[in-house]
Amino acid sequence: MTGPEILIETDASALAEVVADQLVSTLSALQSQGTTPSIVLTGGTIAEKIHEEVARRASDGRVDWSNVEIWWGDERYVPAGDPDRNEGQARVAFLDGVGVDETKVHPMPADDGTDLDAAAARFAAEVGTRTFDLVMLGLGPDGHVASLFPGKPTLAETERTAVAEHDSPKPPPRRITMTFPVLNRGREVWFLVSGSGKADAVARALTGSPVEQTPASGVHGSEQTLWMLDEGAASALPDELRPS
Ligand SMILES: O=C(O)[C@H](O)[C@@H](O)[C@H](O)[C@H](O)COP(=O)(O)O
Repeated sequence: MTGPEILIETDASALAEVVADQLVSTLSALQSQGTTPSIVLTGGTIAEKIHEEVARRASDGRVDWSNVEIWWGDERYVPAGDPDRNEGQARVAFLDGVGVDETKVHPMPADDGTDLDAAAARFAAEVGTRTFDLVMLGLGPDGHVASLFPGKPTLAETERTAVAEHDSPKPPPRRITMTFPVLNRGREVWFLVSGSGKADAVARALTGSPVEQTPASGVHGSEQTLWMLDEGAASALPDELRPS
């Protein structure tokens, strides 16, 4: 496992285009090797821009979207169809337009009245021992990734692949999240971060801040970790970490 690689683009639009291009290239290359790629999507605003850029590239035919396994790193535990769901946002932004195979799309459970912990356990069983070719993660200003938040007991989870978060500091409060053990099964992990509001969290994560304070510090790809930033998100990086 090599150290994190950092890419810096001028702004959110440029970042979204670069990430979408790299996602298409990565998936196309895996499929040309005969692999059915498995990717983990994230929620959030830069993710939304990226998804829209992916939709714009669908007509180039480089990716057979019916042959991609699609997962999410976290989900808000709200009823199906609620606009807060990461799954619904991704479907509207690109999934519904690229010809996915629904048997390969693995949304986390929606709130159907089932107990949250039971729903998380059901999803954890679906993940099982799977590994992923690519895990994409947004970053909160507090350094959270997925729905793994500073100071929470979920950061210490070493067995279960997904757990419930009952009291997210980022609304809505009830969520399901993949845990460090499974996020770190990603061959590649891409952190997708835009805006000066995230700059301190980016700098903390890349300069060894403890996981308890900056959960992003706890996630590394088994082969590669890529920080894909815009200038705002990179603005607190020590000079020595900025790509030359
Ligand atoms: O469900 C969620 O809220 C996301 O998965 C979360 O982890 C998000 O990626 C970060 O909070 C960044 O979100 P923004 O890009 O909107 O700041």
